[in-house]
Amino acid sequence: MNAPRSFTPKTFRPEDDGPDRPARGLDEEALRQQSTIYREGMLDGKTLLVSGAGSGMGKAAALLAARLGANVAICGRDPDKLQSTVDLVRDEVGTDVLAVPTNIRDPEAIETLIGTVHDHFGGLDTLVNNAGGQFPQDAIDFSRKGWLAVIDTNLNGTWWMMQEAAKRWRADGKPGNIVNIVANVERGMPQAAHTCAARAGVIYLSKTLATEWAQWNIRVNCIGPGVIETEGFRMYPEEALARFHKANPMKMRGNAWDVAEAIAYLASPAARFINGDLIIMDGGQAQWGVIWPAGIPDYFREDGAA
Ligand SMILES: CCCCCCCCCCC/C=C/C(=O)SCCNC(=O)CCNC(=O)[C@H](O)C(C)(C)COP(=O)(O)OP(=O)(O)OC[C@H]1O[C@@H](n2cnc3c(N)ncnc32)[C@H](O)[C@@H]1OP(=O)(O)O
Ligand SMILES: NC(=O)C1=CN([C@@H]2O[C@H](COP(=O)(O)OP(=O)(O)OC[C@H]3O[C@@H](n4cnc5c(N)ncnc54)[C@H](OP(=O)(O)O)[C@@H]3O)[C@@H](O)[C@H]2O)C=CC1
Repeated sequence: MNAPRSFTPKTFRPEDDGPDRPARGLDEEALRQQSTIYREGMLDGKTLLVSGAGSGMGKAAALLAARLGANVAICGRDPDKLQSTVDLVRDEVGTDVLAVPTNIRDPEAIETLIGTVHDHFGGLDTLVNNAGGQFPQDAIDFSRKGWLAVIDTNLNGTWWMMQEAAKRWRADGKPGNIVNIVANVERGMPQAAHTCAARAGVIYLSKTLATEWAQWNIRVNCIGPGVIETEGFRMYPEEALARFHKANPMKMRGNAWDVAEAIAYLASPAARFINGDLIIMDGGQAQWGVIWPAGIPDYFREDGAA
């Protein structure tokens, strides 16, 4: 039997690459410049709740929904990040976003959140479960706390949000719409096993609920982004970021606006017959490449290192 090969990558903390890393993702100026194919007023009278909307895709989705006429509520843990979205929308669109700082791992806080949105806007039309994240690491080195943090955020947190929203829709006899932001996990993703487990859970939870909850006119769909350049890239080493786009045959990164437009579509009447589906938005990554977000282990290097 071959001797075990040495694996170089271990653990990466965002501070390991120093304090002067370039900013990633669309900044506020870039967000303001984005155009949309959708017509003005497309989401008039609709209310959206977007989690994780203090940065990245959630912030872009909140801005686009507000531009299209929706009432927008947002949540996330960091009140300052949420405030930046509130300020951006007020400045750009002229409307007030309802920000409710909430940790989605806390089901009681979610009960309060959903109640607050209903009280404030008189209902909720679309719940966008975007809050989430993970860190890159070889699975064999996951600490128990790290594993639990990723599962609790991405699987449990998303579930508490779905269940609470659906309870209100059922009680009120109102239709509902859920959009879960997951990831493209169908081939697995080395060094992201925790999030693959959680996201696969959300995808199949969503497919199941799409059937169970159809009797109450609640639709449930997922969007699986590939490499989307956002503030969240700070979780990955510069060495890996330089390779990320090579994991799809288009050799490019998507941006937060790409995902925001897919969310707006699923929130619109045009998507009324889409239920239980997963929209993959990854430039073809699923058919092509592997990322190794914590660095390529020697065993898999093509330069003959092992
Ligand atoms: C989605 C699939 C892609 C997976 C990656 C593959 C790369 C694909 C290409 C790019 C795709 C990018 C996908 C993205 O999702 S971009 C980023 C989205 N945003 C984020 O991920 C940021 C949010 N992440 C987090 O907040 C944390 O990672 C976490 C989810 C764990 C939140 O936990 P918590 O708030 O509790 O945070 P803590 O810092 O207290 O950590 C808790 C314990 O978790 C362990 N941990 C945390 N960070 C690391 C690390 N860098 N390496 C190893 N272990 C880590 C650790 O045990 C923490 O506890 P201690 O600090 O007490 O030890
Ligand atoms: N960027 C990419 O390439 C990909 C991203 N994704 C997923 O898409 C979603 C958006 O990511 P992206 O915009 O890139 O990254 P960001 O890190 O910018 O956004 C994630 C947001 O989630 C919020 N969040 C994290 N944990 C919690 C929690 N426990 N409770 C409430 N809010 C929380 C964060 O806010 P705060 O810290 O204030 O709570 C943050 O604003 C995430 O689920 C991400 O994992 C999936 C595939 C690819």
